Amino acid sequence: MSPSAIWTPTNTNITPSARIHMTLLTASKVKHYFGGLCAVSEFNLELQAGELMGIIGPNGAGKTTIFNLITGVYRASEGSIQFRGTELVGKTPHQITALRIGRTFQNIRLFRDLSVLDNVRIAHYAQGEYSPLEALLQIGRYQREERRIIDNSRRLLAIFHLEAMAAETAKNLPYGLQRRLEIARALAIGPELLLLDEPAAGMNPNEIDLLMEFIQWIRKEFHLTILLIEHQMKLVMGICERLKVLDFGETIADGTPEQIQNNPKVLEAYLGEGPVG
Ligand SMILES: Nc1ncnc2c1ncn2[C@@H]1O[C@H](COP(=O)(O)OP(=O)(O)OP(=O)(O)O)[C@@H](O)[C@H]1O
Repeated sequence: MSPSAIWTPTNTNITPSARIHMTLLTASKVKHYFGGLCAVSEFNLELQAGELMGIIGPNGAGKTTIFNLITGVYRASEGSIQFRGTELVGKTPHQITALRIGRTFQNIRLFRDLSVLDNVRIAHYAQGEYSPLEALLQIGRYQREERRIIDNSRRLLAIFHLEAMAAETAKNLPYGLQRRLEIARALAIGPELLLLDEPAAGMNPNEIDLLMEFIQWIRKEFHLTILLIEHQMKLVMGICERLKVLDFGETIADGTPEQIQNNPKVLEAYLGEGPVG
């Protein structure tokens, strides 16, 4: 399958989302320790609805830890993280998913032995709106909800060009398609905020170009606010409106891609890892 078939969405009839100036996610003075190690120090963030922001920094800078703090995998040692004014610190990952915060992982996490369709279907259950009794008896809201979930799963697979592989076992998909399936799973919950952890990992330059288009497309089509972590500077500088740069848990810079590229602190942090941009 050609790279364009991998990432080009089927429906290109895009209605641009209205830009509402509303703060969706805030982080205030967030700190996180692993034992004696301060992995994140005084992290602050204000993400506006509709924004596409990147978090960059050398290996071990604290980027994935921030995603894990937002999504409740870890509980912040100090500080506050709010989504639409709701405090996230102390909530479980399940509760945070139900608030419509979706994510992908640096190392792809799929139900490897389940089918492609079931992987997307299962991702919907964070929103389950029927009682255990209804599920047991398979009546009422359960049946309606199951129908909706299957229809929505098939719609997502069609958008992502995965419908022909719906019955295939997830682990048998090529790497690029597994990454695509992971994003489809994250979108199954109908997220307002999507966190993408190194979406371009393992991709060649051609695939990265298509991924950049794809991220911009899903942002508009699904009215998303996106926060992404990425080492691929082409992608980061090409599509992010604003960047935060971390080094050893500290935020060392915050600004537009142009400002970041010319920031001496950033260049210093990346010395030995090649130039930024
Ligand atoms: N569960 C953990 N237990 C102990 N230390 C951890 C844990 N997770 C992360 N760390 C440490 O916290 C620091 C930040 O790690 P983190 O994974 O957030 O960095 P990163 O910026 O995402 O790195 P990379 O770009 O390599 O993925 C590192 O020093 C890492 O070794």
